[in-house]
Amino acid sequence: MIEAQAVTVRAGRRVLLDDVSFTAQTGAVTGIVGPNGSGKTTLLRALVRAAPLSSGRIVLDGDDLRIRPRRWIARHVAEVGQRSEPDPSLRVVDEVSLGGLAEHGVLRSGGAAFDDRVADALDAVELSHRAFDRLSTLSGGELQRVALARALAQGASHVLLDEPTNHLDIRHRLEIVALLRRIAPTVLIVLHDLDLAAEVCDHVVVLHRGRVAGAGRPAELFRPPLLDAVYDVTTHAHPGPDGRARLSFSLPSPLPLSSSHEKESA
Ligand SMILES: Nc1ncnc2c1ncn2[C@@H]1O[C@H](COP(=O)(O)OP(=O)(O)OP(=O)(O)O)[C@@H](O)[C@H]1O
Repeated sequence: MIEAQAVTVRAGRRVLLDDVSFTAQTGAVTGIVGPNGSGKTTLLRALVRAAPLSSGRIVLDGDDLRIRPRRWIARHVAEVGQRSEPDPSLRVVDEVSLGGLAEHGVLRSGGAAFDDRVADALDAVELSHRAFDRLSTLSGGELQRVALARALAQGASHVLLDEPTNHLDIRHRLEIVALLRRIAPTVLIVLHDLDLAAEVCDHVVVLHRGRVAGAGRPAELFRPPLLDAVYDVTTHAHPGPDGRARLSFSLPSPLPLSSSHEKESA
């Protein structure tokens, strides 16, 4: 379980996160959504102590992060993020094996049990056949799956994912979505696609300008008044074939450019 309690993060005089509180429960997938620049990545960075808190605290399964060494955090929290830039000269299997670094250190191997974990992780993301290829030869989507395999190999109790389906085709996206529930007991995922968030998340936190604009079950939260205000759009909800509403969006009013263009052509 991850608890953010009144978390505030500043960069100079700028407030990036303002009094943010939420709980990501064990056994659940919790989504973080919000417009560009609303603080989602900053929040993930705060959760691994990469962004220092000005005030508030973050608690992981009852442990206050401030009093835990970074190595402890690395063992308990895996990141799959936009920020990770692996060495392109590494082989796929080596990058995935780095998932064991915090557990058994640089100089020791994790033994046969860990090798099996690496092999299982590669299998889960369908990259066993590329195990000995250099990362430089992989596509964006394949690299994303390598990052996920590394998190799986790490076996951390908490996994933080920043837009993990960005470069994935439809099939691999579905596979990653199916994997989410068994990747770790506590999963926190940043997503831009609200339909996907509604599909995969049990609970969602909506950030807006560094503050929590709403939190709850996606079906209750993803409704016009909140989404219109947060994204500055007009939200339309359509009943989906499975009973779950699908969302579409339009601009709240015609753009000034289009109205002047219409006048000119009239
Ligand atoms: N070190 C920093 N110094 C100053 N401003 C920063 C710093 N880091 C982030 N910001 C600003 O804080 C805001 C939140 O950034 P963040 O990357 O957390 O947003 P986000 O919600 O992840 O955005 P996106 O959806 O575009 O990825 C942005 O306006 C960003 O420019």
